[in-house]
Amino acid sequence: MDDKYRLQCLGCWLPFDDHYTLECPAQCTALVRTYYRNRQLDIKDLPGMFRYIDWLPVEHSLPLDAGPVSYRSEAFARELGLEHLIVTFSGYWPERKGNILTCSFKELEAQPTVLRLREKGSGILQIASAGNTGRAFCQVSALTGMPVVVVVPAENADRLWTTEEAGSVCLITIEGDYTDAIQLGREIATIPGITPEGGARNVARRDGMGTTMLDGTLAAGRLPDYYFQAVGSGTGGIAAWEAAERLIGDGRFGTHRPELHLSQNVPFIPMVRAWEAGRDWIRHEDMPDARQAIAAVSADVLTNREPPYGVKGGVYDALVATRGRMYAATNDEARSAGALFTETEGIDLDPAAAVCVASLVQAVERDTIDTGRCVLLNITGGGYERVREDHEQHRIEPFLRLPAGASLDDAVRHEIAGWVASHA
Ligand SMILES: Cc1ncc(COP(=O)(O)O)c(C=O)c1O
Repeated sequence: MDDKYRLQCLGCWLPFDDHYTLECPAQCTALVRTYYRNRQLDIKDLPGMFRYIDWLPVEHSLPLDAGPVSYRSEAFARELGLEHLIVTFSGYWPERKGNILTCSFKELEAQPTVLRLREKGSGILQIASAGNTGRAFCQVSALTGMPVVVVVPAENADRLWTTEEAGSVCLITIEGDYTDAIQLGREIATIPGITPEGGARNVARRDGMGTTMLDGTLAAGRLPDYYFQAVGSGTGGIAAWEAAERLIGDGRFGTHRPELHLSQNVPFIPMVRAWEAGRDWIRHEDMPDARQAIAAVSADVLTNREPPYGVKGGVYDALVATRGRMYAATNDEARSAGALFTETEGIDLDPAAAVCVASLVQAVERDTIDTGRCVLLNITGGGYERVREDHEQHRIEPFLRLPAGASLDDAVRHEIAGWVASHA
């Protein structure tokens, strides 16, 4: 392999070059994975997440000092009786050098995705989001000038802010939930000049999120035995599995695959139900009264109705390969576990991260893990209160507000196409 990396389909194993390719050229439905020439990870003297550029599908870095930070927990670990707990934190926490100003690990997806498109693709990126992903892409747009089209549920529009003025964001809101935003986003991506970001099919997104596993492993000095994360699409879980495979291939961090312990927020728990039933597909019955269930959770970023669960190389395969587990945490459990974390460690959490902490509490209470072994707790978001003290927040105003069930009529298409033309 002469290039830094190649892509390979996990269904038919066809290898191919990257042209911001999201799907197997042979039309397989399986996920495509990155295979890097450097099998040993060489940490580079670059800011933020780009210290892991060896295993990111980009040639260049961005001058942004925003990446995951990891440390060995003492106070919270003591509360739970855990001997070796590594916290990997993606958010704002200056005392621990956490400098992701949009406060979630979604910025780890956004940075390499924007770069990968610039290097290997063309067009203007389109992203659908429940809020956190959109905010992360708006921030990277504000810092790089790369234009983005972001679709979010109308009631989450206030989550779209940046710490620098963003002049190149086309924000579209729709009355509905996250999956409605994803569906509208798919239609918008058919407008010429717009490139879909790709979700779990985007290797930059997965390898970017995988830096949490790299960072946590380096802090532990070895691959952890257990990896805990809250999931909506599960892309971060897939990414953690893939990063662990690379670390095993590296040869310096052990040969044991960390078990994936993934969590969702009751009552919206489709992947928990499918997994517990031993199925590699999600049925309609796994998400009864989906809209009410989604409205009832405290962590609505975990409410994807179409996660890449059964696809080859997806969440189900990741759970099987790692002998993983799924957990369901109620709002109350998340609130009290999150409060305990904040009290002992000293930082506020995203509600999704609180769900993850609750799953770790459950694991200890139910003896599903050995408390003497090494746990990586992926705190995927936090520091919202801290960042407000230190940084200005600029709200993004919607370019278009669409009603429930809206699809793209000619007038709306025309307006978006006009925006694209003026920002291409
Ligand atoms: C803070 C936070 N944690 C976890 C997740 C779940 O990530 P995924 O949808 O990739 O599973 C999200 C999704 O937006 C998030 O914002």
